[in-house]
Amino acid sequence: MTQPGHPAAFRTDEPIVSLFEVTKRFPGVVANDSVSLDLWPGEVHVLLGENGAGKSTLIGMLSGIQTPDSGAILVDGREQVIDTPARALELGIGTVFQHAMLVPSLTVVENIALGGPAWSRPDKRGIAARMAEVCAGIGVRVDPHAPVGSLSLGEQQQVEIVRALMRGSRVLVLDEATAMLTPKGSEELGALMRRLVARGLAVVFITHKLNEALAFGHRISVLRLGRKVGEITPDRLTALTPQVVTAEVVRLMFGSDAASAGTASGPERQPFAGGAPVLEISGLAVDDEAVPLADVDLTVAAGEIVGIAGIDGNGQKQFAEAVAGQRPLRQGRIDLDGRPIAALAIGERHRRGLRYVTDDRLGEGTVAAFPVSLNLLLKRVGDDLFWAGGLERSGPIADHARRLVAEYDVRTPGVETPIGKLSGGNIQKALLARELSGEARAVIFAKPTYGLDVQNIRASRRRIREAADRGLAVILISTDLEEVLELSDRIAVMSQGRIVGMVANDRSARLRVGELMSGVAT
Ligand SMILES: Nc1ncnc2c1ncn2[C@@H]1O[C@H](COP(=O)(O)OP(=O)(O)OP(=O)(O)O)[C@@H](O)[C@H]1O
Repeated sequence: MTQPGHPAAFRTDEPIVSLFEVTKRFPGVVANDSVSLDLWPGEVHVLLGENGAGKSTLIGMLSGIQTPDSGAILVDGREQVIDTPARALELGIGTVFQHAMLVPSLTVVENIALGGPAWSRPDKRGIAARMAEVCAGIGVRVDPHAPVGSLSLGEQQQVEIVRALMRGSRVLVLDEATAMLTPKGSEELGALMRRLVARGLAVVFITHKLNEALAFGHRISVLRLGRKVGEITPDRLTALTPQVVTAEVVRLMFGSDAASAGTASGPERQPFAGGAPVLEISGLAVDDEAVPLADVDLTVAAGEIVGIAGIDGNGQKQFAEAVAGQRPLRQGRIDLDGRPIAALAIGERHRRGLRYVTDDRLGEGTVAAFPVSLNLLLKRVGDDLFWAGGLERSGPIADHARRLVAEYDVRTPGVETPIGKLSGGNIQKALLARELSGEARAVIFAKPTYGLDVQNIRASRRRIREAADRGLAVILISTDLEEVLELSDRIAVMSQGRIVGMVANDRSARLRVGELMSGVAT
């Protein structure tokens, strides 16, 4: 991929769209904190930032899905209220989401007609003709009569782009459009973006991949914890070498100066003193349509926390489920305390001390309609202590539940309350109680604080630390780099179903992990 020159021909004195000091809050978080951003004709404006940095919220405000709490959005220099997706389209702002929003059983033309303005409905031939015109103009070839389901993901995105253009979009927002594409598909989309801006459009391109940002972007803005922490202008982007730009972007995204608003708290972790290996995973491979795993090796010692950092959706979930016994392995070995467990069922792994705190608290983690008490025993159904002759022993089950509810501070009206009635924080406490109690030896936490409030985040992190301090081997999977840095002894980075690097959690860890996550270091 080559670095583009800036197509100055379309530069006017006015951006098509300007966001001015836009702020958007959700309960407990400022998702966008006074962000200003200009979208110029002729430019691919890349938005970079970790998971949770505020990118989706920002483009949600451009596309009419969210409205700002304060600040202004100007289109052609005039302030506008974009309160519905239809209004965004009227103003010439089209959005293509990561997952194509087309109906697979309908043809391309039928999809384009769907939900379009009145002119587009009855006249399929007219649409096909207009589509052919737009496609020719931007160098895209799509069969208008093909069922969308028969097209590749890249082709489906092209259809969405064509649809947006047919509706008069002058600004195209591409939300992680390359995330699901093959390298070739990404190249093609990049080339298409460049052709679009050469015709005077403005493109907003969200990606997690730095090489794409450099190859396709004319301007790069970096978001971090809701704030815009830097912008690399077209002049600088052309003047600087890719290495210098990369270093600057990584520093902006992950650097410690930019991280001063981070959530890290509590005392510095003492360097890990070393312990006997408890969980040993080697050559793990798992089939999966979205992200297959390959060659995953990981050893965790007693008392150690190994963080697994990475952009969401790079195989972390598949890994956790495979180790916990919820997915079959294609290949590989998992040993717990020196004994193989890969062939054992979930309940048996649990009994041997392997525990898994899922991020899907109300889905795979619990049964919402069951009482708290039974949820605390979900992986021990049939255990002699609590079942006799196939019947529940209600006394011991309730006693066990009361003890854990008190110990883990689960706020519930009673142990018979259906767990689905509790708040997210309390469901998480119940899950922690179930997985950390008894003879636990190794525990995998998947995004343990995701969606929790500040108090519950602290409580969960304290539990994780305590688990390691009492000698458990801990794997902490998190897309929140601050969390991984706060808690881990070593940090592995997962990308596309592989562990692409392992670093000690020392002073240089943040940047090193950032480089590995952005795909600029191996
Ligand atoms: N509807 C919502 N309700 C509550 N909080 C939200 C909502 N949408 C986003 N947030 C929070 O706002 C912050 C910014 O989230 P946002 O989705 O904009 O980030 P992002 O950069 O797009 O992340 P990702 O790369 O994971 O998509 C996060 O802390 C997120 O949890």
